[in-house]
Amino acid sequence: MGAVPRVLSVAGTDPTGGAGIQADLKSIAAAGGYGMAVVTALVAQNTTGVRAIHRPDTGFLAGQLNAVSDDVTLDAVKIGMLFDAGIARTVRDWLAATRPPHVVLDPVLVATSGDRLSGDGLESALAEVIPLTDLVTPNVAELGILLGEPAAVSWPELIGQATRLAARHGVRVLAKGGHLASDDARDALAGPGGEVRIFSAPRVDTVHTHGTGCSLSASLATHRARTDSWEAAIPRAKQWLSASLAAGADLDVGTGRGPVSPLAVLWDRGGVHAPDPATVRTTWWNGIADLRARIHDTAFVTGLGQGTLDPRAFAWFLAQDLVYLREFARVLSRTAALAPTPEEQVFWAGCSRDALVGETEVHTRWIEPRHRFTAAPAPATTRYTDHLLAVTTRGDYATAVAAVLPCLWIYHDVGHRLGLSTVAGNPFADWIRSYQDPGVERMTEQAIDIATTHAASASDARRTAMQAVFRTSAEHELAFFRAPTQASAA
Ligand SMILES: Nc1ncnc2c1ncn2[C@@H]1O[C@H](COP(=O)(O)OP(=O)(O)OP(=O)(O)O)[C@@H](O)[C@H]1O
Ligand SMILES: Cc1ncc(COP(=O)(O)O)c(N)n1
Repeated sequence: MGAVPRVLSVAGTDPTGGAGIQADLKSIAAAGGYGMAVVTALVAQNTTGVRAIHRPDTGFLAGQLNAVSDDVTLDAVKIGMLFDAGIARTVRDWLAATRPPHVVLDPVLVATSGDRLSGDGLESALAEVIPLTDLVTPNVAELGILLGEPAAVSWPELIGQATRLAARHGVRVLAKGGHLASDDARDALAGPGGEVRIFSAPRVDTVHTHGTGCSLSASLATHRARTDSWEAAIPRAKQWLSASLAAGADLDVGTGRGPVSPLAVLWDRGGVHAPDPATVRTTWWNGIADLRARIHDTAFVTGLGQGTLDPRAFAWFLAQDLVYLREFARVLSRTAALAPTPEEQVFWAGCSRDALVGETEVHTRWIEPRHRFTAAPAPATTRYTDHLLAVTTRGDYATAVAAVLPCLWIYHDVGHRLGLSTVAGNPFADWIRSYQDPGVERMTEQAIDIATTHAASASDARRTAMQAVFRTSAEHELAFFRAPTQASAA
């Protein structure tokens, strides 16, 4: 076999793309295989049910099968809907003549919608196909029908039936437990010698399961060609299926039981759904709406706006702010050192300078020089600066940028909101005005632009990490705004 397994699906169609060969081709691709498809029957169906089935003659089916196997070396085969005895026997004869490796049979009898997908004599003809396959994947109902027994209603019954079918035909049987009550998505693999192994994956709470069985069997065939055992292939296929079921919620296909999303895992990895910077901006800002509301409601911020803040709390805040700004300037210098471009390096270095020079100048109007930078850092100050130093020490520019952003953005926002509501004669008016400085606004906008541009082009995992760090910094902002009034009340 080459690097990419060549996997053939022999199955019926689903024009809405959720089941049958359409699902199989996507599932084979998602598992890293090259998919091919031979159509057994054309099904007029959608997510709500089956309307009609057109059965091409079996001579043409044999023609399709031979066209593939005469030309292409097959690494695995998945067999789905065989519809009736004539089709099943044509496939049986082709299997007997070509003996492809790793054949998975999904004995499709009924669709998720409850509609029958089998015609005359299929059940008995399937018994002739099964011995030519390696793995059969019946659901609870199909397993019962294949054995001529009532469907299992418990795990011990299902395992017993899987073991009996495996022994009867000398194949492996993966009895799918999707329709049995359990907290996980559990299937039982029974070998012809009576050995049983249980495989579990996360169960997804969803109604959108159209094509689950088809997708699993196609994925299994592909993974089997890429690994050395069914035991290795099954967990891979099941993990992927759980993720694809979960991602099915993002699809809006049909009004019935919608399809799983076989390629969602690849879209995530390839950044297909990466947001643009504007979307990141809105998402991050909305993601701290609760914290921003609490900041605006702190006794410190409302007291500043109304001019009623205890001057001792304000003095305490200024002293802590200076201590904070000195550390913040160090953090910004480290961020500058990590910047990938000279422009961004200069920007953060400028921010660092501003934090110490510009801001300190504002503070000097309120604090005598000998009291500047002398306060012992309060716990909220230390916790905030420790967090920022820790993030920048990791050496990752994108998370460093996300961590420093709330300080600029929230302060600017607080100043802006206070400016709108400040009462005449407010003793803190000068201070509030300093936050509405156009230079501060420009700097904030540029920092937002840098952070959201990096986030937009980052992987999902990295973007999530950036947002988490951004929120943690915003939590420290809240604690910092709460501290002055807590300290002066104590
Ligand atoms: N809600 C779920 N979350 C995760 N995995 C599931 C869920 N439901 C079923 N599965 C898994 O999907 C595969 C198909 O199982 P199921 O028993 O539903 O087969 P099926 O009846 O052939 O499929 P379908 O429901 O599409 O007709 C099994 O591996 C099963 O464990
Ligand atoms: C052509 C075809 N094959 C199989 C199924 C079963 O689908 P499901 O996986 O939802 O049971 C289907 N609906 N259509």
